[in-house]
Formats: sequence, C-alpha cells, structure tokens
Amino acid sequence: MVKICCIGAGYVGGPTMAVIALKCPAIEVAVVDISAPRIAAWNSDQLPIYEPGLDEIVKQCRGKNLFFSTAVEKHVSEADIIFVSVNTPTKTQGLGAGKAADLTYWESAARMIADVSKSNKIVVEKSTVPVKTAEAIEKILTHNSKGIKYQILSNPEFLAEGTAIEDLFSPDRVLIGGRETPDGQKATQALKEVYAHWVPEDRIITTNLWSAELSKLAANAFLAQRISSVNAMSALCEATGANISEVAHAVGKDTRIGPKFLNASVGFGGSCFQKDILNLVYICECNGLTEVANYWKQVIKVNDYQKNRFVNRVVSSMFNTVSGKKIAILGFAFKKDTGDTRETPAIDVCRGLLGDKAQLSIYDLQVTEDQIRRDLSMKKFDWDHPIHLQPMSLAAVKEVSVVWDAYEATKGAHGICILTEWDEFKTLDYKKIFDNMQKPAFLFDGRNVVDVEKLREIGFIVYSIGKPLDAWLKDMPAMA
Ligand SMILES: NC(=O)C1=CN([C@@H]2O[C@H](COP(=O)(O)OP(=O)(O)OC[C@H]3O[C@@H](n4cnc5c(N)ncnc54)[C@H](O)[C@@H]3O)[C@@H](O)[C@H]2O)C=CC1
Ligand SMILES: O=C(O)[C@H]1O[C@H](OP(=O)(O)OP(=O)(O)OC[C@H]2O[C@@H](n3ccc(=O)[nH]c3=O)[C@H](O)[C@@H]2O)[C@H](O)[C@@H](O)[C@@H]1O
Repeated sequence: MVKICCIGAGYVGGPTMAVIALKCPAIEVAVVDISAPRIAAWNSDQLPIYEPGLDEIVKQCRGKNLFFSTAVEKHVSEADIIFVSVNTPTKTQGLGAGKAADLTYWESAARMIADVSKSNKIVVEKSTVPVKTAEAIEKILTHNSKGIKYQILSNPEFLAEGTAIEDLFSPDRVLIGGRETPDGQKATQALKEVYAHWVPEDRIITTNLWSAELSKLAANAFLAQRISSVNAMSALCEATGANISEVAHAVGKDTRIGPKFLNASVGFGGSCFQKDILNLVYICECNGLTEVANYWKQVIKVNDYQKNRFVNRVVSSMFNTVSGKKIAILGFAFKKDTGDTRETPAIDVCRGLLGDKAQLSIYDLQVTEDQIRRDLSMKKFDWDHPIHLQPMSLAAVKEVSVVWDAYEATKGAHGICILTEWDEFKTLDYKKIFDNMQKPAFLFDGRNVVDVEKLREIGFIVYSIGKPLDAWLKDMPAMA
C-alpha cells in the first residue's frame, strides 16, 4: 500500500489530503502537525476549519485510510510520498522583512525529514514557495542524506477557500514540476498516478521545477491584478456616474477577458494574494528587475488604496467624523463561506474606523470573538502565522463588541458596513434594521450585495462600491 504523509494540517493540508483519501481508497494518508489542538480538532466533530462539504468527506475516510496525528516523525519515516503543506508567511523581521517568504517552517520540516527518513522519499512542495526553493530543500535533504535518495517535486495548490472541495474534485489543472532526470520523471509519474484516480489526464500538467514554483506565484498575481484592475475602475465609476457592475459585465463578455473574478470589492484579502505578490516583488528585486517589481507592487498599492478609500468614504459621508458613533460591521471573514480572517480587508477597515474613534459592533457567521480581538490587536503580518504560534496577549479593544446577530449589531447604529459577501446579508429585513437605527441611517456596501434602490426607498443613504452615488454622497466627496 502506498503511504502518503502530509506535514501541515491547515487549510490546504486538511482538505487536500481528505480528497486524496476519498478518491484513492488504496492509499493510506496521514496528516501530521506540530499543533496538538489542531490535530485534536481534526479528530473531533468540530473540524478546525469551516469548508463546505469537508465534514462529510472527513467522516467517511477518517480511521479508514485517513489519519490525523501529532506523531510527525513516525508517519514521515513510514511514508513513500511526503507532502509539505506548512505555512509560508511573509517575514516580519530581518532581511526581506515585510516582503520575503518566511521559510522557517519549511526548513524545519525539511530538516526533520532528513533526520528521520530510513528509505527513499518523494518530497512534494505543496506550500507556495519562492521560485528556486526546491534547490535549497534539496541541499538540506541531500546534505544529511545517509545514502537515502530524495526526489523533490513542486505541486502547488490552486484551491480557493469556501470552494475548496469543489476545486479539489474538479481542478482546472494539477501542476507537477520535477527534475528532468530519469529519477525525477519517475517521481513525477508516481504523483501523477495519485491524481489520475479522479483528474482527467489532460488536466495534469508537468513542467520543470522552476516553472511549477513560479506558475503558482504568477497565477495568484494575475488573479489579484484582476481585482485591483476592477477596483481601480470602481473609483472612476464613482467619479463619473458609470456603474462598475455594468462595466465589468461588458468587459467580461469579451471571451479573451472572461466574466469571472471581476467583482469590485472593498479590497482583496486572504492569506495568499498579498504575501505571494510581496514574495514575487522581492524575488524580482533580488534579480535586479526593478521595473517588474514595481509593476506588481502596484497591485497591492491599489488594494490598500481601495480599503482606505472605503474608510474615508464612511467618515466623510457621516459629517467627517465617526467619533463615538456606533458602526455595525457585517462580515469579518476575508470572503464568504470561510471563517478565515487572515489579511481580511475588515481588519484595515475596522482599524481605520477605530482610528477615528468609532464604536464597532461586529457580526460574522463563522468568525469567533476571540479571533476578531486577536486580529485587531496584532501587528501586520503576524496574523498569517498559525494561531498557536501567535503572540498570546490580547489587548482589549473596548470600542469593539462582537455579537451573534445582524439585528443586534445594527440596533441603534449610525451606519452599517458590509465587509463580507455572506448570502445572509442579501436577505436581511432592512426595513426592520432601518427602523432601529439612528437617522440619517447610512449603509456602506463593500461587497455590492444589497439592492441599492430598495434600500434608498426604505430611507437609507447607500454607498455601494463603484455604483452611481447617492445625492448625499455627491455633496460629501471622499478624500482618498
Ligand atoms: N489557504 C489557502 O487557501 C491556500 C494556501 N496555499 C499555501 O499552502 C501553504 C499552507 O497554507 P495554509 O494551509 O493556509 O496554512 P495553515 O497555517 O492553515 O496550515 C499550516 C500548518 O502547518 C503546521 N506546521 C508548521 N510548521 C510545521 C512543522 N515543522 N511540522 C508540522 N507542522 C507544521 C502549522 O501548525 C499549521 O497547522 C502556504 O504556503 C500557502 O501559501 C496554497 C493554496 C491555497
Ligand atoms: O494561493 C491561495 O491561497 C489561493 O488564493 C486564492 O484563493 P482564496 O484567497 O482562498 O480566495 P479567492 O476567491 O481568490 O478570494 C481572494 C480575495 O479576493 C476577493 N475577490 C475575489 C474575486 C473578485 O471578483 N473580487 C474580490 O474582491 C475575495 O473576496 C477575497 O477577499 C486563489 O483564488 C486560489 O486559486 C489560490 O490557491
């Protein structure tokens, strides 16, 4: 029986391995992690991450050919194929701080593999890493090899949170990069056979190692660039009376451009887009490619601009001050259908409003109060590190309350900010909400989920990203 071990039981390791176990009953899959609470959660009824469809798969396979364990060394030493799916956040200190990928977790996993292995291994980079990382990993492994042969493959993951299971079941492509030697090709073939259990062969792409590593960074950069492009246009729409939904629809009808991923928003979030672009920028700079680095930096600058612009719009619309005013924050996760808050635009928006002395009442369907308080009191980039490795002291943010109901959050509020596109926010009883708010009642939709006209009829002053402005807002232009 082929044995797979995955180091890192996170948003990628957990769902990816669960799907391999489901689709390949003859393969034994062990997912290991240094975090005992995380592994305990994977072995319980309350999984550590919220992902539609995941519970059922884990229940079906757990204890049969899918195991979650803290016995990292045991499972690594027994495995034929080792996936490394540890976090690769942005460095917060030292050389390259604020840009370069922090490979501490990766390096320690590689050293451990070298220490405990007693047989030949295929080591698969599942984490997103800087291009040429495989070379460094090879050096760590072979330097301590004791005669054991290692083949390194790059097999980046393209799933998106909230749709991870769908994406894994039916991926646009699976990418495998390997050495162009007979041993490298054999390893590539072995991994290909795992995916071939359910992925059509023409969707499994094989390349050299560096192309695979770079393709992952490039894909995320292109995706994020699309959002910054539509968000940049949203600002121009507001200035001119054009409607971003109509513009995006018209632009996306061009088959060369396509309709997906053109939703204007308060800004993109998530643990990867920003960190991967910063990483790309750093690699370009290290290679002397200043213009290329500056080109990609702009994607992040526009994203920051979009978040600032939103905060400024809120404050300027409300007579240029939100001091002491209750603002309801609907949604804190970085997108719907996940409880993940890493790099969520809600952090920056909330901090901006708190900076202007607002009182925030936050409601999200999946994010816990503890997580929200952590996020609001942590330094930038620290929130990308696993929770058990984060600083523990939570500075109390007394201007923030966290509630479990949208009606409670909005009661007595001066304004509402919608920061995550949860479906629930489309169908709230806005008349009831309006009646219980201070007047004038403002609603700032950072995700374009509400029916603007209907809300204006109720009496709200509505701002919706990239949509023609309310007469009220026209008179109070936001300074970016
Ligand atoms: N979150 C996502 O949707 C996607 C993430 N990625 C990439 O996948 C990688 C992992 O991301 P996530 O799963 O989101 O991270 P995560 O933080 O949820 O999970 C990483 C896990 O690795 C564990 N870990 C760290 N060092 C370890 C070690 N030495 N031994 C054993 N366990 C260790 C941590 O305890 C943590 O549970 C990152 O490189 C990310 O860029 C790629 C595609 C999608
Ligand atoms: O490397 C990764 O981590 C993953 O990053 C993204 O996945 P994810 O961040 O989970 O979610 P997305 O759906 O890409 O959304 C990212 C952010 O962009 C925002 N977004 C997305 C689409 C859009 O049209 N507009 C928009 O503002 C979302 O609200 C969210 O804040 C990519 O889509 C995945 O392919 C990739 O594997």
